[in-house]
Amino acid sequence: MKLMKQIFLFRGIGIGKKEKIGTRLIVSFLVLPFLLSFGFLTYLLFSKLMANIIMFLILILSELLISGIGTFFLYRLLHIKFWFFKKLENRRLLYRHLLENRLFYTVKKKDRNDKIKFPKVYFKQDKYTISVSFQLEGRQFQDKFLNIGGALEIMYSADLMDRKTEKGYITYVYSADTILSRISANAVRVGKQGLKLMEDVYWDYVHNPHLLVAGGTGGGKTVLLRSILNGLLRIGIVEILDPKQADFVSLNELPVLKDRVVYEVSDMIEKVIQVKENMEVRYATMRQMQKDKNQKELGNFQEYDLKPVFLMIDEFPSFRSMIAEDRENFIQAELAMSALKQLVLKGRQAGFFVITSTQNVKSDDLPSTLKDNIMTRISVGRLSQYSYDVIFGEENKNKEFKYVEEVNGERVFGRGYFGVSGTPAREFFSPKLPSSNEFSYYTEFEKLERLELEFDKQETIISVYSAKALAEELGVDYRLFKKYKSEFETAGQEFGKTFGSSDLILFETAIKLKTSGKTYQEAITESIL
Ligand SMILES: Nc1ncnc2c1ncn2[C@@H]1O[C@H](COP(=O)(O)OP(=O)(O)OP(=O)(O)O)[C@@H](O)[C@H]1O
Repeated sequence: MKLMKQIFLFRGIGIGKKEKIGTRLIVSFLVLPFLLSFGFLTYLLFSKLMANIIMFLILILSELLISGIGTFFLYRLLHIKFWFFKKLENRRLLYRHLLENRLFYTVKKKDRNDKIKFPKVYFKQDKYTISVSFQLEGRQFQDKFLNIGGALEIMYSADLMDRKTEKGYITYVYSADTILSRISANAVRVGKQGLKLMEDVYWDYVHNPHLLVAGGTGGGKTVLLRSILNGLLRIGIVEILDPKQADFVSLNELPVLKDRVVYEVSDMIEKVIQVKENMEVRYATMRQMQKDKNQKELGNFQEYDLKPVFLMIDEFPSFRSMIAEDRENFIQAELAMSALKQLVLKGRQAGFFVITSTQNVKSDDLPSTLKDNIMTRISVGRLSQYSYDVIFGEENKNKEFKYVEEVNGERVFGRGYFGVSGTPAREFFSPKLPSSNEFSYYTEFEKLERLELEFDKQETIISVYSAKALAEELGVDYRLFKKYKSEFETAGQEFGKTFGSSDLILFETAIKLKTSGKTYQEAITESIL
């Protein structure tokens, strides 16, 4: 089957001279009814008109003018309203681009005019995307085709979502009419592919863990975070830090979030540390389950039917500066920042995820551990170029991020970009908030059942190890333990002053892999949770 797919890979329909013929045919069809009816009218009035030549000329000119305007109107209408015509128009634009940029071969003909031959360029358009594939295979236009993505992005006023090179072709994928795949804030749910945010956009938190939401003032960040809550509260436990005491405090009244929204410095610090400790207990529980099930490798939280836990921090820079300024809690604040980093580094397998939001990003707003390990990023509203650079990274450095206020003549809110680290960012529309008499987050959340962790923190003893105790537990020499630790640190891991179950599992897996014949580096990379 796979082989058949490779053999009959459908890249789209080739671009060629037929595009020009297609446009001519459409125009001819549209103009024909005008010409026929006016021709008939002129025929009926012919004898009278011959008596007044001026009237005759005025009539002919008016008929031509009306035919021209009418055809133009119908042509535009068809292209705006009907997908088939939109597709034809997009094909024609591509054909014109190739022609005007001389991206074709000239075939010399004896005694006749030279002929034009187009390179292999395929076009495919479906509901939300346009894909254009160009043949490379070392041919004349290879270098040009490798860099044509930006020009097409402008030509189609669409967003480049993906750029794939495979089997001698480069394919650019653009989002088209992205707004059509917008969903309602009331339809945000978690399914197999993750948290659905648009018809074809999911936050797949298991594979692309942690989420950063950035939005300029009034850009729609709060609405988006609340829509995200609407999906996540149904399947997991959400803890919220609202340092500005702005948009989430009122939700603390609801059963589903009772005592789960905090804003005082000491409470926020305590909450982060508590969530990290819960992650440690979860790892210890999972390790036990693994043993009970006689499994060779530790699975992820879903395999043990455990619920995901989300720590949402609204306005991360405010949280960070508030805890840093609080002299009384200095040590605890350090512990909280370290706990947060541990959550981001090790939370995925245990089902612990961090969601942070920020306005425009300034140079030292996000510690690099967070920046590098938060895999999914979303922007809404207007952001500075610097913010786009930080949020969407190297991969998108040549992308033109636009601020769009209106789509199809209507004011839009919550428009921005969605990206997974290391891939091109794509246009995004935050789930649309229905009118206030149809929907309110508060009433929606009021109906939700409160979900709990699988253990009661009061009764669970968490294991805390010193470095020496951990080495002993692992059954390795202390010096060897330090060697592993430094290898982990080189790979970007961070450790607190003491170690927990997550660290125990991390080292245990690495040691097992190393003993099975892998190199240190392989063992370390494969064991990172
Ligand atoms: N997805 C959306 N659908 C419909 N309207 C929206 C959407 N997002 C934002 N809006 C509109 O924009 C307004 C501002 O949005 P929101 O409060 O989320 O902005 P914000 O980025 O959180 O602003 P601030 O940072 O100033 O709090 C909302 O009150 C709403 O009217």
